[in-house]
Amino acid sequence: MDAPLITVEEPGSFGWRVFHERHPVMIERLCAAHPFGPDVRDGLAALLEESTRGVVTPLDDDAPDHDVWHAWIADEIGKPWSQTSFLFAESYFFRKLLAATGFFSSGPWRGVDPFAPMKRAELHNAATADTLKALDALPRLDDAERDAAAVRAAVWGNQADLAFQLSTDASGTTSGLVTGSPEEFWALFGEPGEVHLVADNAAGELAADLVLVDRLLTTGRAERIVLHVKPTPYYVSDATPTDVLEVLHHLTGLPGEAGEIGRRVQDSLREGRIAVRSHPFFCAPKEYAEMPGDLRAEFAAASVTIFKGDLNYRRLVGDRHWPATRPFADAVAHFPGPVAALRVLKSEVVVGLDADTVSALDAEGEAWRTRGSHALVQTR
Ligand SMILES: O=P(O)(O)OC[C@@]1(O)O[C@H](CO)[C@@H](O)[C@@H]1O
Repeated sequence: MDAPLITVEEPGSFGWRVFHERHPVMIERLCAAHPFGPDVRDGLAALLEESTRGVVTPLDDDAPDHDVWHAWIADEIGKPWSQTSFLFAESYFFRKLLAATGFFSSGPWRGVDPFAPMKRAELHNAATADTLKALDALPRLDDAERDAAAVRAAVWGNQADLAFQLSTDASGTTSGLVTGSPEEFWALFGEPGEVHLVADNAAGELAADLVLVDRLLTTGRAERIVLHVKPTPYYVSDATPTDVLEVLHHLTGLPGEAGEIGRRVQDSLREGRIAVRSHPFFCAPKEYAEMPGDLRAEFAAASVTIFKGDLNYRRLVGDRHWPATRPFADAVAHFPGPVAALRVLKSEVVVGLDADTVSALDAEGEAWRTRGSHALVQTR
């Protein structure tokens, strides 16, 4: 089955608005957050111009990931950005943005995560503090309630996405799950094995993911966890290995259950029961159907792989205008093992819904797909 790719071409479409409305705001905020000199500011302005009105040009840095990126983008060079897919355009935009800030150059900005101030502010803000304090209720819940709470925290933790917050008025509303349930999620786990979690955002979402990781380990559903994060800063708030340490440091300094969970996760890292990995493909402008053999072999050996968030979902099911009723199992037929998606809906693509749900949602207009007010749990 095939469907048209989601693109950034149509003025007013979601992808078009990301490039024409969200990215200028993001660049303004980056320039306000850092004392970038004229060279960096000019480079960022040129990137905005190129990505909204120009053609795709090659990378002009000599970063360690240059060659792998070159292979990923070779077929797109010379095309107008507006005629590339949304997935390609957005991913390549972030790779070029990182180079433009001097992340790969010799100079003061080398290795500096330009999004770090935003991620740090989110980790320490009042909403995150409230969420982490609410974990104190967990020990009073019975096992089933605690299972459900861990899944709900991981799903709705995906609302904490700083790229998304640049242009939304969703303000934390949660209308509910459009499909799936915590029970469906837990039914995927049989004999304890190696569980892989492909993380999304840092800060609050990553803290919630560690609550789920802790639940997987303490209930014996997982013998070991592999936590996959991005090798370099990406999509504003996506988690990198540094962010894992920042979140862990924050959790272990807190009183109550958040601190207990943080210390258990820290011990598991020391004992090798949790491994953190950052495969280059996690920043690729490609769908997971095209993943390289080494990553495919890892997922094939996992007892379950959990994909967090909107971008991972786009890459998992294919970023296309699928009928929303296309079965999830068909969309992930390429994936080599049991899989779960936990996602807040923040972009146009969705599959696996029943026809009545789609009609009821469509009756409110199209915004349910992108507003961040609905979520899903899907498994196969
Ligand atoms: O993967 P995440 O963090 O859940 O969401 C990423 C996101 O904010 O970025 C894209 C638009 O910029 C959309 O796919 C989505 O809304």
